[in-house]
Amino acid sequence: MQEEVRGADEKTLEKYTHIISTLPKKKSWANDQYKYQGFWYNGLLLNAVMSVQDNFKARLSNFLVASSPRSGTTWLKALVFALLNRGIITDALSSLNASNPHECVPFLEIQLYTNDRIPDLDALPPPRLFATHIPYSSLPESVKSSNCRLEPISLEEVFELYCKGVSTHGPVWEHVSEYWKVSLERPDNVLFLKYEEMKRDPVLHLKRLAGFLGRPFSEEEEKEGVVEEILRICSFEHLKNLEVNKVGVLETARGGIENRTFFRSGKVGDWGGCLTPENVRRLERVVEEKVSGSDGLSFFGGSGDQNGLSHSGVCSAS
Ligand SMILES: Nc1ncnc2c1ncn2[C@@H]1O[C@H](COP(=O)(O)OS(=O)(=O)O)[C@@H](OP(=O)(O)O)[C@H]1O
Repeated sequence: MQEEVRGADEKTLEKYTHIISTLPKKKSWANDQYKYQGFWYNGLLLNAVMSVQDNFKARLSNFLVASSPRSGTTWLKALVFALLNRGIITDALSSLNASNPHECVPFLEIQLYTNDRIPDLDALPPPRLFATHIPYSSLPESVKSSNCRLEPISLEEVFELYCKGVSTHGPVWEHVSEYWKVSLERPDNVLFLKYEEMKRDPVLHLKRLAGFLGRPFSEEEEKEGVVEEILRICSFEHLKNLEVNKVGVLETARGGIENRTFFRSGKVGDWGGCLTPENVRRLERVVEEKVSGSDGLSFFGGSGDQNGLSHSGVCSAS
């Protein structure tokens, strides 16, 4: 993707530095985290978030994959990319075979508006497809109104911070609840997907997603097996075993992230095995308590999945 880029001016950068200096701050991971509009970010990321808020203008031809970190973003990016480019399925296939899904669908705040760069995204041909981990309430107004690399830190410390909501773009329960609520209020604009449900019935949810994107499958496509082919090329096994995802590196403002880190086990509930049973119960309690006010949203149980922390990804069309 090639876009014109300009740099942020000194005055704006001073404004961001000043805002950050006034925010609540907590030590976390390698760097300080700042609480901005109710969510936690490191300073570098926060500059980019403010720049997205100031500069990104949603257009009718935009699709935005919005998700909490580690919720299934990579899979959803691959699926949306393949769906929107399936008229030229061989091109989509070769792009996904040659590039990590994060290169096919870049993050606004992690890849595009970083290092004080302001890209001219209007210059890109439609459909313009981007991604973000920014919570709903902090998205630029035009989106809402239009139709690590880390220093070593112990798992116990990370877990404590996570339970207190201090994780990048956290608290995770606020992040998910906001998108859940807006998906109920504006179902034509925001589609809410749960990782566990997509794993259980990928065909059903891929068809829902295709319909939402305005590109439902035709009878002919279904007969030709296009649904299964898209699921195959976007599957965990296929993407994980590609050369680009074994050895490639994704360049971001925080430095390079090895592509292989986006593909861990891809199994529902596997996260539970990384924690003590006591901590699994504690996290379940914390999250359930926090989302209990959100109309029918549930993270655990009800799905038949053991320890199913319901990852969720949202695709928002503006
Ligand atoms: N294609 C595909 N299909 C199914 N699952 C997949 C796929 N790609 C990645 N994964 C799993 O998604 C988890 C990572 O979440 P994210 O992609 O949101 O991570 S990130 O925020 O972009 O870093 C992480 O889950 P865990 O395995 O439970 O850690 C990945 O393994």
